[in-house]
Amino acid sequence: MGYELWGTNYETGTMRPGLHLFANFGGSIMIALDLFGELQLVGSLASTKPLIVISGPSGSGKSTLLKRLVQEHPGVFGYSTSHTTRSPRPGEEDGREYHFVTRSEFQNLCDRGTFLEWAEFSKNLYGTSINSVRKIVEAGQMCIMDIDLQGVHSVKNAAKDLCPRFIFIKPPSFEELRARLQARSTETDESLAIRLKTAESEMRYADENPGFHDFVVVNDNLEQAYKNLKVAIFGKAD
Ligand SMILES: Nc1ncnc2c1ncn2[C@@H]1O[C@H](COP(=O)(O)OP(=O)(O)OP(=O)(O)O)[C@@H](O)[C@H]1O
Repeated sequence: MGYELWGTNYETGTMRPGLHLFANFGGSIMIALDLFGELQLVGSLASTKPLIVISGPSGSGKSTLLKRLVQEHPGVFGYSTSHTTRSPRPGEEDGREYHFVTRSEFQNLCDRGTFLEWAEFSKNLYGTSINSVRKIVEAGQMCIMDIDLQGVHSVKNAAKDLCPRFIFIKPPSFEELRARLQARSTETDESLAIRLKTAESEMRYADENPGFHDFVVVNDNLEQAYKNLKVAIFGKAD
């Protein structure tokens, strides 16, 4: 079903010949050509692809699974460009890796409801703007967000029109999670303890709130977990 977007009224049939753009209620934009009083659909600028929201404890395997997914599906997924208050590193460009902003600019954007979700890490603020996600979805790509539980709550409240699909990556057990994080050798004793404490409460929240996530992918065997992730995203494993 279409509704008027620019200059013409499809419902009442008062269309002028020309190129027309319609938005449907699912969020896609269709291009229709009307030269002789007949409407013909000639293309779609964007289809309704779900916003993929991945969450899970640190060390559950989100990066491992997503890296493979993106590598094996070139062009299918788009990354949103986040805002951050951290300083650009050598080689980073404003608007490419991040939108670099000051703390007060970030606060202003936050107050204006610009962000779908935001968080503070190591004294720097990071946020995903609604527009950056919308751009990807409207270009016909799937946008993937890898965020923490607090971010998932924000997206649930703010992004219903982006058809978010919430996927929780769960480790097979807490002990295995600890072992994987230790083997990754990226953490100090202190940061490991913080990650494990947060992991415990995230896993408990998922257990106590069945249905909060649309899909729970247990990352025990990596191959099986990858297949299940593809089913959660595409509806099939191949
Ligand atoms: N199924 C698996 N079996 C064994 N090891 C795994 C499996 N999946 C991931 N790993 C390993 O576990 C470690 C943690 O995985 P990864 O870095 O992908 O987690 P993450 O959820 O992205 O963590 P973070 O949130 O801290 O970035 C990595 O060293 C990875 O190689």
